[in-house]
Amino acid sequence: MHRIGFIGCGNMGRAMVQGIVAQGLAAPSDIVVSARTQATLDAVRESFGVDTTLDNAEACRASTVFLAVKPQMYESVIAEVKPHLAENTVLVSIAPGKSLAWLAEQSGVRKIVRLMPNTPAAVGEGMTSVVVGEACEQADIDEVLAIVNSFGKSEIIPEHLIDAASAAAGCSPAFVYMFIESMADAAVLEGMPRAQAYRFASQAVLGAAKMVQESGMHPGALKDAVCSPGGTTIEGVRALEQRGMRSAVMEALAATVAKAQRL
Ligand SMILES: NC(=O)C1=CN([C@@H]2O[C@H](COP(=O)(O)OP(=O)(O)OC[C@H]3O[C@@H](n4cnc5c(N)ncnc54)[C@H](O)[C@@H]3O)[C@@H](O)[C@H]2O)C=CC1
Ligand SMILES: O=C(O)[C@@H]1CCC=N1
Repeated sequence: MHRIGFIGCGNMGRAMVQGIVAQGLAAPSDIVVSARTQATLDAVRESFGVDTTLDNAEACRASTVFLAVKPQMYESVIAEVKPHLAENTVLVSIAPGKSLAWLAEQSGVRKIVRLMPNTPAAVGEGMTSVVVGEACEQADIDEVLAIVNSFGKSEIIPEHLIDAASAAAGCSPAFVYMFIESMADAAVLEGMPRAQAYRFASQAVLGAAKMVQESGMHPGALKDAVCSPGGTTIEGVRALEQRGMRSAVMEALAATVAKAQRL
């Protein structure tokens, strides 16, 4: 594995660095992270032992450079590092709304990859969509896939699907955390200690996700199998449908897509 650079190391950059280091894909000394504040860098160095710098140009001395700043910062950060990006660098964007064409025009870099990772990368259970720019060679693609597969699963997709992928996997962990939090609140309401309620709710979500992935059954059929006739679960299904659960979830994901298109 060649040297990997990260410009910015907030929630998502940190999750990826944590995943890469935990899986042993790259030695910490082969990862260089830049950020705006020394406090961020101190925390990253302390946690993962990687190289850190306040100079974004330093993070460009790598074969693969991740831009892990907010989309609103992309234009100014790319302009700043443009003179320091080598001819053969693979520039990796993780921002919604910034197209391959826009990134190429701003950076002058030929080899560009768009990713949409998610924060479960921190525990090796990420889901990353990968959009490969035309100029990338197979070795570049292999290197990026090795990185993202070190912290979870990935799929190469066409660029027009990236907002859908971002909604379904990039943003959705936030909604799942809200679901877990609200289920735990309900258990607390019934008297269960809070820490225990999080254990029950989160393991149920983990198990249900595995059932979808491993049983080969339709999610609706899996739901039906939980609803005993005249039982308790179907009462809960009715309550969720009365409150428009599926519509609420679809609207939430559609809102993320609409925002990505405005960025
Ligand atoms: N948080 C998430 O779950 C996901 C985030 N993303 C993308 O990741 C990118 C970063 O998002 P977050 O980590 O959530 O944001 P964040 O605000 O937690 O992190 C941003 C980082 O950029 C650094 N930064 C700001 N200005 C800088 C500059 N001029 N030079 C160098 N570093 C600078 C900050 O110090 C911070 O470490 C965004 O483009 C976001 O769309 C993508 C998928 C999931
Ligand atoms: O909220 C955001 O814009 C980023 C992109 C996907 C998840 N977090």
